[in-house]
Amino acid sequence: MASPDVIKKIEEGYAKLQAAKDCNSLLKKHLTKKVVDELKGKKTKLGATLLDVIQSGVANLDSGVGLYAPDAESYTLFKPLFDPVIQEYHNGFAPTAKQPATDLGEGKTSQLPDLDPEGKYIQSTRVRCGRSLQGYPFNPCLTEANYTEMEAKVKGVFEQITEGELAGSYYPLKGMTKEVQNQLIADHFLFKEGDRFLQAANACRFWPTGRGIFHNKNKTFLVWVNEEDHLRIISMQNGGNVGAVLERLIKGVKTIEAKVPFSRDDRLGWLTFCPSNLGTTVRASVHIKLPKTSARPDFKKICDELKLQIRGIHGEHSESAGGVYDISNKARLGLTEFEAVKQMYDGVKHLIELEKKAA
Ligand SMILES: Nc1ncnc2c1ncn2[C@@H]1O[C@H](COP(=O)(O)OP(=O)(O)OP(=O)(O)O)[C@@H](O)[C@H]1O
Repeated sequence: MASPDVIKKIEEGYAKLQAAKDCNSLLKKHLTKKVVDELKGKKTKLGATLLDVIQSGVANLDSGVGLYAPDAESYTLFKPLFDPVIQEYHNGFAPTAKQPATDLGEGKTSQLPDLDPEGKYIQSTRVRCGRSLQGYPFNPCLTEANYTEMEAKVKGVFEQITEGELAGSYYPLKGMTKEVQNQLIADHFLFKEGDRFLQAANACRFWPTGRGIFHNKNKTFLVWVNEEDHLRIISMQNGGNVGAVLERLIKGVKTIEAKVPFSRDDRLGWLTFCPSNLGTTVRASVHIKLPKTSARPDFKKICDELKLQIRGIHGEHSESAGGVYDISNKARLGLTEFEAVKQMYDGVKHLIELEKKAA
């Protein structure tokens, strides 16, 4: 059972969300009194409570989603809260729905030719996916020793990637100079530090222990270690050649997967810390300039209808700069990896057509 102190904090969190008129998070919408009463006393085997699930969204009233799973069991134990959030975020993925089998798009990348061969709109393309190492919970339940052990484990895997385009080096955050770290962040290669949403979710403990980045020489294949998820596997390059970016990601995922087992749930697919990333865990994005289309008052609506998400130039919770937007697939659950990338591909293709027509 959760302690009386934790239960009190959950009730206070609920009251705070209800009183916050400007809060539009999925957490606020789906954390009803009934759900609170049903779940406030529960605890997972690793000791996670509803407070661990909701605390980031309670601290950050401007959250879009607002909840995280401290461990895999939370998705089941706190189902009455997670299920409606998952359903609303992932295009209606029902509590009875099941994630399809993995299809990264092997042999199909030629269906994704360069979206912008003349280089007029797209600055760069990136496809990332998340993975959790089997046998470890997510950030709030990890010990300092877990972080060190996990880092050593994946470092060992990186050291075996010695040939071809993927070969590179691992750079732990511990010992990295601020100058190098800030440059990697500014160039869109490395995760930010001090993310208030993750901090409030208790995801940044023992920082920078166990955190780091692997990348190849050209910084086109990268792996983030122990930021939001255990691993974030990333492929990126300048221009709009989505097929080439996906091809490299497939190669990378398969190489790593062959050496280390990941947690997958029969219903929810690949497991991640944030419910918005479940399933494929794929976010395929372009950095794109669409001056005419993005100035339209209905730009967000157009993107919503195309199942696209708009972010700023420095990622989630950042603003656009110089008219450049980060446009990606929104849903990651209830479709295959290839379909998630294709959703971004088709949507961005349509946006470019609109831009051309407006010229
Ligand atoms: N198409 C792209 N080209 C270049 N950089 C990109 C592209 N898409 C995203 N990035 C960069 O990747 C970094 C991480 O972005 P962001 O945190 O929004 O996304 P994410 O890695 O998908 O994770 P999350 O959704 O958990 O935040 C940022 O620096 C962002 O600018």
